[in-house]
Amino acid sequence: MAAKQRISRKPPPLNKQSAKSEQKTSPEVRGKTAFSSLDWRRIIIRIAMMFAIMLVVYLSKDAPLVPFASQQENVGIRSVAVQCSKDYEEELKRFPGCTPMKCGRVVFDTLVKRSEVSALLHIAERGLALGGSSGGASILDLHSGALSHGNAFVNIFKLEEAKNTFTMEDFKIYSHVKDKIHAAIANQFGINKKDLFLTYPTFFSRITAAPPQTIHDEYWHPHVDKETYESFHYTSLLYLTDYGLHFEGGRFIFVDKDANKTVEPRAGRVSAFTSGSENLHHVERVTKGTRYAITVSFTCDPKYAIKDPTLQR
Ligand SMILES: O=C(O)CCC(=O)C(=O)O
Ligand SMILES: [Fe+2]
Repeated sequence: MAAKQRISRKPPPLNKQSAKSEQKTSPEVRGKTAFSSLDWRRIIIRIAMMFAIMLVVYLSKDAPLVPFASQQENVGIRSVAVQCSKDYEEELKRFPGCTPMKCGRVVFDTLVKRSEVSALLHIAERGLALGGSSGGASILDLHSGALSHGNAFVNIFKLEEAKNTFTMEDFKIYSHVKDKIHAAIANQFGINKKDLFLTYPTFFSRITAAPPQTIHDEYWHPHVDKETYESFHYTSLLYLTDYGLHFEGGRFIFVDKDANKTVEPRAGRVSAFTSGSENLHHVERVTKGTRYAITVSFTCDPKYAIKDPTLQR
Protein backbone atom coordinates (compact mmCIF):
# COMPACT_ATOMS: atom_id res chain seq x y z
CA MET A 1 0.00 0.00 0.00
CA ALA A 2 2.37 2.70 1.09
CA ALA A 3 5.20 3.06 -1.38
CA LYS A 4 7.74 2.26 1.30
CA GLN A 5 5.71 -0.63 2.65
CA ARG A 6 5.51 -2.11 -0.81
CA ILE A 7 9.27 -1.80 -1.17
CA SER A 8 9.77 -3.86 1.95
CA ARG A 9 7.45 -6.59 0.71
CA LYS A 10 8.52 -6.76 -2.89
CA PRO A 11 9.13 -10.10 -4.56
CA PRO A 12 12.65 -11.52 -4.91
CA PRO A 13 14.64 -9.79 -7.68
CA LEU A 14 14.40 -11.24 -11.12
CA ASN A 15 17.53 -12.87 -12.42
CA LYS A 16 17.48 -11.51 -15.91
CA GLN A 17 20.54 -13.49 -17.04
CA SER A 18 19.57 -16.27 -19.37
CA ALA A 19 20.14 -19.85 -18.32
CA LYS A 20 22.38 -20.24 -21.38
CA SER A 21 24.86 -17.56 -20.34
CA GLU A 22 24.76 -18.96 -16.79
CA GLN A 23 26.15 -22.26 -18.05
CA LYS A 24 28.84 -20.76 -20.25
CA THR A 25 30.33 -18.20 -17.89
CA SER A 26 32.51 -18.80 -14.84
CA PRO A 27 31.25 -17.39 -11.53
CA GLU A 28 33.92 -14.64 -11.38
CA VAL A 29 33.33 -13.50 -14.94
CA ARG A 30 29.65 -13.84 -14.37
CA GLY A 31 29.85 -11.54 -11.33
CA LYS A 32 31.74 -8.87 -13.26
CA THR A 33 29.64 -9.14 -16.40
CA ALA A 34 26.42 -9.05 -14.43
CA PHE A 35 27.53 -5.97 -12.54
CA SER A 36 28.76 -4.00 -15.48
CA SER A 37 26.09 -4.82 -17.99
CA LEU A 38 22.99 -5.26 -15.91
CA ASP A 39 23.34 -3.60 -12.54
CA TRP A 40 24.79 -0.38 -13.94
CA ARG A 41 22.09 -0.26 -16.54
CA ARG A 42 19.46 -0.81 -13.87
CA ILE A 43 20.97 1.80 -11.54
CA ILE A 44 21.09 4.38 -14.33
CA ILE A 45 17.52 3.59 -15.41
CA ARG A 46 16.36 3.85 -11.80
CA ILE A 47 18.04 7.21 -11.25
CA ALA A 48 16.67 8.51 -14.55
CA MET A 49 13.20 7.29 -13.54
CA MET A 50 13.47 9.00 -10.17
CA PHE A 51 14.32 12.28 -11.87
CA ALA A 52 11.53 11.81 -14.38
CA ILE A 53 9.05 11.15 -11.54
CA MET A 54 10.28 14.22 -9.64
CA LEU A 55 9.94 16.31 -12.78
CA VAL A 56 6.39 15.15 -13.51
CA VAL A 57 5.42 15.65 -9.85
CA TYR A 58 6.93 19.14 -9.97
CA LEU A 59 5.23 20.03 -13.25
CA SER A 60 1.88 18.76 -12.06
CA LYS A 61 2.10 20.50 -8.68
CA ASP A 62 -0.27 23.30 -9.65
CA ALA A 63 -2.10 21.34 -12.32
CA PRO A 64 -5.89 21.16 -11.92
CA LEU A 65 -7.59 18.13 -10.38
CA VAL A 66 -9.80 16.63 -13.05
CA PRO A 67 -12.19 13.84 -12.00
CA PHE A 68 -11.83 10.72 -14.12
CA ALA A 69 -14.55 9.03 -12.09
CA SER A 70 -16.33 10.84 -9.29
CA GLN A 71 -17.92 9.07 -6.34
CA GLN A 72 -21.47 10.22 -7.19
CA GLU A 73 -21.63 8.78 -10.69
CA ASN A 74 -21.99 5.21 -11.74
CA VAL A 75 -19.72 5.26 -14.77
CA GLY A 76 -20.48 1.71 -15.89
CA ILE A 77 -17.20 1.20 -17.73
CA ARG A 78 -15.01 4.20 -18.47
CA SER A 79 -11.60 3.85 -20.05
CA VAL A 80 -8.87 6.01 -21.47
CA ALA A 81 -5.78 5.05 -23.42
CA VAL A 82 -2.41 6.44 -22.37
CA GLN A 83 0.82 6.10 -24.24
CA CYS A 84 2.91 3.22 -22.87
CA SER A 85 6.19 4.09 -21.18
CA LYS A 86 9.34 2.29 -22.24
CA ASP A 87 9.23 0.19 -19.07
CA TYR A 88 7.99 -2.90 -20.89
CA GLU A 89 10.50 -3.06 -23.74
CA GLU A 90 12.49 -5.96 -22.39
CA GLU A 91 9.41 -8.00 -21.49
CA LEU A 92 7.56 -7.60 -24.77
CA LYS A 93 9.51 -10.49 -26.26
CA ARG A 94 9.32 -12.66 -23.16
CA PHE A 95 5.57 -12.37 -22.64
CA PRO A 96 4.07 -11.49 -26.01
CA GLY A 97 0.34 -11.02 -25.97
CA CYS A 98 0.33 -10.10 -22.29
CA THR A 99 2.94 -7.37 -21.75
CA PRO A 100 1.14 -4.07 -22.25
CA MET A 101 1.38 -2.71 -25.79
CA LYS A 102 -1.69 -0.59 -25.36
CA CYS A 103 -1.63 1.12 -22.01
CA GLY A 104 -4.48 2.75 -20.22
CA ARG A 105 -6.83 3.17 -17.30
CA VAL A 106 -10.27 1.74 -16.79
CA VAL A 107 -12.95 2.01 -14.15
CA PHE A 108 -15.69 -0.62 -13.77
CA ASP A 109 -18.66 0.30 -11.60
CA THR A 110 -20.92 -2.66 -12.31
CA LEU A 111 -18.53 -5.60 -12.05
CA VAL A 112 -18.80 -6.29 -8.34
CA LYS A 113 -22.19 -6.76 -6.64
CA ARG A 114 -23.23 -4.87 -3.51
CA SER A 115 -23.52 -8.15 -1.58
CA GLU A 116 -19.95 -9.02 -2.60
CA VAL A 117 -18.69 -5.62 -1.46
CA SER A 118 -20.36 -6.03 1.97
CA ALA A 119 -18.95 -9.53 2.34
CA LEU A 120 -15.42 -8.34 1.46
CA LEU A 121 -15.69 -5.31 3.73
CA HIS A 122 -16.76 -7.62 6.53
CA ILE A 123 -13.71 -9.86 5.92
CA ALA A 124 -11.44 -6.80 6.03
CA GLU A 125 -13.01 -5.47 9.21
CA ARG A 126 -12.82 -8.82 11.00
CA GLY A 127 -9.25 -9.52 9.93
CA LEU A 128 -7.92 -6.05 10.62
CA ALA A 129 -9.65 -5.99 14.01
CA LEU A 130 -7.07 -8.61 15.06
CA GLY A 131 -4.22 -6.22 14.39
CA GLY A 132 -3.82 -2.89 12.69
CA SER A 133 -0.99 -0.45 12.36
CA SER A 134 -0.42 2.08 15.12
CA GLY A 135 -0.21 4.64 12.31
CA GLY A 136 -2.76 5.32 9.58
CA ALA A 137 -2.18 2.49 7.07
CA SER A 138 -2.88 -1.18 7.74
CA ILE A 139 -2.87 -4.17 5.45
CA LEU A 140 -4.18 -7.72 5.51
CA ASP A 141 -2.84 -10.15 2.92
CA LEU A 142 -4.86 -13.37 2.89
CA HIS A 143 -2.28 -15.02 0.62
CA SER A 144 0.76 -14.65 2.84
CA GLY A 145 -1.11 -14.01 6.08
CA ALA A 146 0.63 -10.63 6.58
CA LEU A 147 -1.31 -8.40 8.93
CA SER A 148 -0.18 -4.98 10.18
CA HIS A 149 0.29 -5.06 13.91
CA GLY A 150 1.50 -2.03 15.84
CA ASN A 151 4.66 -0.95 14.10
CA ALA A 152 5.28 -4.31 12.39
CA PHE A 153 3.51 -7.30 10.80
CA VAL A 154 2.34 -10.68 12.09
CA ASN A 155 1.05 -13.78 10.33
CA ILE A 156 -2.70 -13.79 10.88
CA PHE A 157 -2.85 -17.55 10.33
CA LYS A 158 -0.61 -18.06 13.35
CA LEU A 159 -2.85 -16.05 15.66
CA GLU A 160 -4.95 -18.23 17.97
CA GLU A 161 -7.82 -15.73 17.92
CA ALA A 162 -7.88 -15.82 14.09
CA LYS A 163 -8.70 -19.55 13.95
CA ASN A 164 -12.43 -18.98 13.72
CA THR A 165 -12.38 -15.57 12.11
CA PHE A 166 -12.82 -16.63 8.48
CA THR A 167 -15.06 -19.15 6.77
CA MET A 168 -14.86 -21.13 3.53
CA GLU A 169 -17.55 -18.83 2.18
CA ASP A 170 -15.26 -15.81 2.75
CA PHE A 171 -12.54 -17.35 0.62
CA LYS A 172 -15.07 -18.39 -2.03
CA ILE A 173 -16.32 -14.82 -2.41
CA TYR A 174 -12.78 -13.44 -2.42
CA SER A 175 -11.72 -15.80 -5.21
CA HIS A 176 -14.89 -15.25 -7.20
CA VAL A 177 -14.52 -11.45 -7.15
CA LYS A 178 -10.82 -11.74 -7.95
CA ASP A 179 -11.71 -13.95 -10.95
CA LYS A 180 -14.17 -11.37 -12.24
CA ILE A 181 -11.53 -8.64 -12.01
CA HIS A 182 -9.00 -10.93 -13.71
CA ALA A 183 -11.39 -11.60 -16.61
CA ALA A 184 -12.37 -7.92 -16.95
CA ILE A 185 -8.73 -6.78 -17.11
CA ALA A 186 -7.83 -9.50 -19.62
CA ASN A 187 -10.78 -8.51 -21.76
CA GLN A 188 -10.12 -4.78 -21.51
CA PHE A 189 -6.45 -5.07 -22.47
CA GLY A 190 -6.96 -7.80 -25.08
CA ILE A 191 -5.13 -10.56 -23.23
CA ASN A 192 -5.89 -14.23 -23.08
CA LYS A 193 -6.87 -14.74 -19.41
CA LYS A 194 -4.64 -17.78 -19.10
CA ASP A 195 -1.57 -15.65 -19.93
CA LEU A 196 -2.23 -13.25 -17.06
CA PHE A 197 -1.60 -14.29 -13.46
CA LEU A 198 -2.55 -13.02 -10.05
CA THR A 199 0.61 -11.88 -8.27
CA TYR A 200 1.74 -10.61 -4.90
CA PRO A 201 1.20 -8.56 -2.95
CA THR A 202 -2.57 -8.68 -3.29
CA PHE A 203 -4.08 -7.33 -0.08
CA PHE A 204 -6.78 -5.45 1.82
CA SER A 205 -5.89 -1.97 2.96
CA ARG A 206 -7.40 0.18 5.66
CA ILE A 207 -6.45 3.84 5.90
CA THR A 208 -7.36 6.27 8.66
CA ALA A 209 -6.23 9.77 9.52
CA ALA A 210 -4.05 8.52 12.40
CA PRO A 211 -0.60 10.13 12.27
CA PRO A 212 2.07 7.92 10.66
CA GLN A 213 4.30 5.97 13.05
CA THR A 214 6.60 4.21 10.58
CA ILE A 215 7.37 4.50 6.87
CA HIS A 216 4.78 1.75 6.32
CA ASP A 217 2.13 4.34 7.12
CA GLU A 218 3.27 6.70 4.36
CA TYR A 219 1.00 5.68 1.53
CA TRP A 220 0.66 9.10 -0.12
CA HIS A 221 3.95 9.30 -2.08
CA PRO A 222 3.71 9.38 -5.88
CA HIS A 223 4.98 6.08 -7.24
CA VAL A 224 5.01 3.68 -10.16
CA ASP A 225 3.77 0.20 -9.25
CA LYS A 226 6.07 -1.58 -11.70
CA GLU A 227 9.02 0.17 -10.08
CA THR A 228 8.01 -0.87 -6.61
CA TYR A 229 7.25 -4.46 -7.60
CA GLU A 230 9.05 -5.82 -10.61
CA SER A 231 6.34 -8.41 -11.15
CA PHE A 232 3.41 -6.00 -11.70
CA HIS A 233 2.04 -5.46 -15.20
CA TYR A 234 -1.57 -4.58 -14.37
CA THR A 235 -2.74 -3.09 -11.08
CA SER A 236 -6.31 -2.98 -9.88
CA LEU A 237 -8.03 -1.55 -6.86
CA LEU A 238 -11.42 -2.57 -5.59
CA TYR A 239 -12.88 0.07 -3.31
CA LEU A 240 -15.01 -1.07 -0.40
CA THR A 241 -16.04 2.31 1.04
CA ASP A 242 -17.06 5.68 -0.38
CA TYR A 243 -15.12 8.91 -0.67
CA GLY A 244 -17.08 11.74 0.97
CA LEU A 245 -19.37 9.35 2.88
CA HIS A 246 -17.11 7.09 4.90
CA PHE A 247 -13.92 9.15 4.72
CA GLU A 248 -12.47 12.42 3.52
CA GLY A 249 -9.30 12.80 1.47
CA GLY A 250 -8.13 9.43 0.10
CA ARG A 251 -8.77 10.11 -3.58
CA PHE A 252 -6.61 8.15 -6.01
CA ILE A 253 -4.69 10.53 -8.28
CA PHE A 254 -2.99 9.84 -11.61
CA VAL A 255 -0.19 12.37 -11.90
CA ASP A 256 0.02 13.64 -15.48
CA LYS A 257 1.96 16.62 -16.80
CA ASP A 258 -1.11 18.57 -17.85
CA ALA A 259 -3.54 17.65 -15.09
CA ASN A 260 -4.04 15.35 -12.13
CA LYS A 261 -6.84 12.88 -12.84
CA THR A 262 -8.74 11.59 -9.84
CA VAL A 263 -10.55 8.37 -9.21
CA GLU A 264 -12.83 8.87 -6.24
CA PRO A 265 -13.33 5.66 -4.33
CA ARG A 266 -16.88 4.33 -4.58
CA ALA A 267 -17.93 1.08 -2.91
CA GLY A 268 -17.74 -1.66 -5.57
CA ARG A 269 -15.68 0.41 -7.99
CA VAL A 270 -12.77 -1.37 -9.67
CA SER A 271 -10.04 0.85 -11.05
CA ALA A 272 -7.42 -0.88 -13.19
CA PHE A 273 -4.40 0.37 -15.10
CA THR A 274 -1.14 -0.71 -16.63
CA SER A 275 1.55 -0.64 -13.93
CA GLY A 276 4.35 1.26 -15.71
CA SER A 277 5.42 4.88 -15.40
CA GLU A 278 2.67 5.97 -17.79
CA ASN A 279 0.52 5.60 -14.68
CA LEU A 280 2.39 7.48 -11.98
CA HIS A 281 -0.03 7.90 -9.09
CA HIS A 282 -0.61 8.49 -5.42
CA VAL A 283 -3.34 8.43 -2.82
CA GLU A 284 -4.29 11.66 -1.07
CA ARG A 285 -3.92 11.66 2.67
CA VAL A 286 -7.09 10.58 4.45
CA THR A 287 -8.19 13.36 6.78
CA LYS A 288 -11.26 11.75 8.38
CA GLY A 289 -13.00 8.37 8.61
CA THR A 290 -11.84 4.98 7.32
CA ARG A 291 -11.02 3.97 3.77
CA TYR A 292 -11.05 0.27 2.80
CA ALA A 293 -9.80 -1.14 -0.51
CA ILE A 294 -8.23 -4.24 -2.01
CA THR A 295 -5.18 -4.04 -4.25
CA VAL A 296 -5.40 -6.92 -6.74
CA SER A 297 -2.25 -7.29 -8.82
CA PHE A 298 -1.52 -9.13 -12.05
CA THR A 299 1.64 -10.22 -13.83
CA CYS A 300 2.51 -11.69 -17.21
CA ASP A 301 5.42 -13.61 -15.69
CA PRO A 302 4.30 -17.09 -14.58
CA LYS A 303 7.24 -17.17 -12.16
CA TYR A 304 5.44 -14.62 -9.99
CA ALA A 305 2.00 -16.22 -10.13
CA ILE A 306 0.24 -16.89 -6.84
CA LYS A 307 -2.62 -19.22 -6.04
CA ASP A 308 -5.94 -18.33 -4.47
CA PRO A 309 -5.77 -18.25 -0.68
CA THR A 310 -7.42 -21.06 1.27
CA LEU A 311 -8.87 -21.32 4.73
CA GLN A 312 -6.12 -22.34 7.15
CA ARG A 313 -7.13 -23.75 10.54
O1 LIG B 1 -5.58 2.30 -2.55
C1 LIG B 1 -5.40 2.91 -3.60
O2 LIG B 1 -6.25 3.62 -4.13
C2 LIG B 1 -4.07 2.81 -4.32
C3 LIG B 1 -3.02 2.11 -3.57
C4 LIG B 1 -1.77 2.01 -4.36
O3 LIG B 1 -1.34 2.90 -5.02
C5 LIG B 1 -1.06 0.75 -4.35
O4 LIG B 1 -1.47 -0.20 -3.65
O5 LIG B 1 -0.04 0.65 -5.06
FE1 LIG C 1 0.17 2.12 -6.40
